[in-house]
Amino acid sequence: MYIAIEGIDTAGKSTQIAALENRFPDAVITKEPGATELGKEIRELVLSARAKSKKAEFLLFLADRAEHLKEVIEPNIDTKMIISDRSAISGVAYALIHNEIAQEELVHLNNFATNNTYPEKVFLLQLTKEELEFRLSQKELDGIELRGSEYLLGIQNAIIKAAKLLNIELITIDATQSIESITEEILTNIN
Ligand SMILES: Nc1ncnc2c1ncn2[C@@H]1O[C@H](COP(=O)(O)OP(=O)(O)O)[C@@H](O)[C@H]1O
Ligand SMILES: Cc1cn([C@H]2C[C@H](O)[C@@H](COP(=O)(O)OP(=O)(O)O)O2)c(=O)[nH]c1=O
Repeated sequence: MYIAIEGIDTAGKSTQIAALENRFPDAVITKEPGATELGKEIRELVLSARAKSKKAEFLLFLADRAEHLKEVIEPNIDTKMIISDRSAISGVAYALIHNEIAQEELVHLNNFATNNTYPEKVFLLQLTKEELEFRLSQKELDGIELRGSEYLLGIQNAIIKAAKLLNIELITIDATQSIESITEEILTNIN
């Protein structure tokens, strides 16, 4: 089974992935961007927010996704539980709000990069504005997080739209709950 955790920055994805890793010790734990050797270099490029072109940025994430498919997903999908921090849904959601690439192209290009292999289920950790602003105030921000809370809340809505466009089952979870309650809700939905 291939599942992914989605949510804007600080929603609690890494925290939940760590909890799930304890429950599924044999699972392949992975992430986008940056799970492969090539992906680590792409991740540094994109997180520095140096790309002036939104298309260039989108294509860098897609290159990371294609490498991730070949190196991590395809070798394990038939035999292992795969749990990924982010997925193609982030790819479409972050690009949707720039409105520079047509929706059908976003879907088509992701189908190309992934050979139409997508997570079976995706969990969206949904934050309120208040909780997002509190969590951002507690950390050192990277290039994308510096775009601010309104931008990130727009992305949160775009995640829901992206899942529909990609035809992926999205399960929305209230991310302001305790860490343990969220993990239990995810486990109930997996089983
Ligand atoms: N359910 C929760 N309640 C309160 N704080 C949380 C919760 N989950 C995560 N956090 C905290 O919020 C911050 C961001 O969590 P993290 O897992 O790194 O998010 P992400 O990977 O989505 O960016 C961390 O400081 C983490 O300890
Ligand atoms: C996978 C993906 C991520 N992103 C963005 C979302 C995040 O801001 C950043 C990836 O960082 P990430 O490692 O998820 O950051 P954090 O742990 O702080 O949540 O890249 C895209 O813009 N497009 C994509 O296709």
